[in-house]
Amino acid sequence: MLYIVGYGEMAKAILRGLKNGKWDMENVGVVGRNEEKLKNIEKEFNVKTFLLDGFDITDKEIILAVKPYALTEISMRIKGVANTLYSILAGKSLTEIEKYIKAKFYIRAMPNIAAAFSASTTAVTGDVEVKKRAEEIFSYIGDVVWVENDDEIDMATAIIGSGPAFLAIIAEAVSDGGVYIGLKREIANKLTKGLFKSFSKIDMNFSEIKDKVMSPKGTTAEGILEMEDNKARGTILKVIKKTYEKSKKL
Ligand SMILES: NC(=O)C1=CN([C@@H]2O[C@H](COP(=O)(O)OP(=O)(O)OC[C@H]3O[C@@H](n4cnc5c(N)ncnc54)[C@H](O)[C@@H]3O)[C@@H](O)[C@H]2O)C=CC1
Ligand SMILES: O=C(O)[C@@H]1CCC=N1
Repeated sequence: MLYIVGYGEMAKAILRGLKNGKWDMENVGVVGRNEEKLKNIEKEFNVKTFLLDGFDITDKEIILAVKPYALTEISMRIKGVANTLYSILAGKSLTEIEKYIKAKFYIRAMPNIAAAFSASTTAVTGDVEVKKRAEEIFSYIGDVVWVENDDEIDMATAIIGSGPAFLAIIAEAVSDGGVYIGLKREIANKLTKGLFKSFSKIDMNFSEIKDKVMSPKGTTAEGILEMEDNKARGTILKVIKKTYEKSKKL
């Protein structure tokens, strides 16, 4: 059995990913505070559910998917020593997690919301004894990248965890731009979605892509001048820096 503590956005995205990947959902348990919410999860995903109060984690594999600030409360409501604790909490280091929840092995992972479509890229670190098992579990929700340490998970959070929200804002702005110059919204949205799909398939370095698209005296060069004039590159760089710094304050 694999247990997930929490039934929020990320927990549900992981459940969807596991289901897509044909994980045996009867061997998944969801643990939470609210009986009604647990009943809904049970119906939606065909999993077993358990109330958090007094839940015994002994020898179990647990994915912790609650709010980072809930760590203290969780530690007071559960009992026992888990086999492996997989934490997806932003900003909570392995050392900190170890203080609150007892387990033989610890893994810290940073997936993203694309887990729901088995398309997350998940950064993972922790005890090498369970590296293979961690890679196996998180491969159900997409690709897995093993990183060196906790700090790299915080850095990955800025790109992988939060990244979909940043790209959503950029995508929305691109589509708005299309509407501004005269496209129907439906077409602008379709083209923008298509752009992201096309981009994900181009197997080249980022600078190579830019060089191949930017023709002398062309349309792209005009757009790039506007981006550079408005410090788009520096702004995005600072977005990543600020997001990383915030994870250190959670
Ligand atoms: N939303 C995202 O895209 C990503 C989120 N994460 C991490 O996943 C975790 C969950 O985030 P979301 O699903 O977005 O949040 P959410 O707000 O959708 O869900 C939070 C869950 O935590 C539970 N919870 C909150 N306080 C609690 C407490 N005191 N005791 C017990 N349970 C409590 C809630 O009942 C809920 O099930 C966070 O630690 C976040 O940093 C990581 C990667 C991506
Ligand atoms: O915004 C947050 O704090 C979480 C962590 C990464 C994505 N969502």
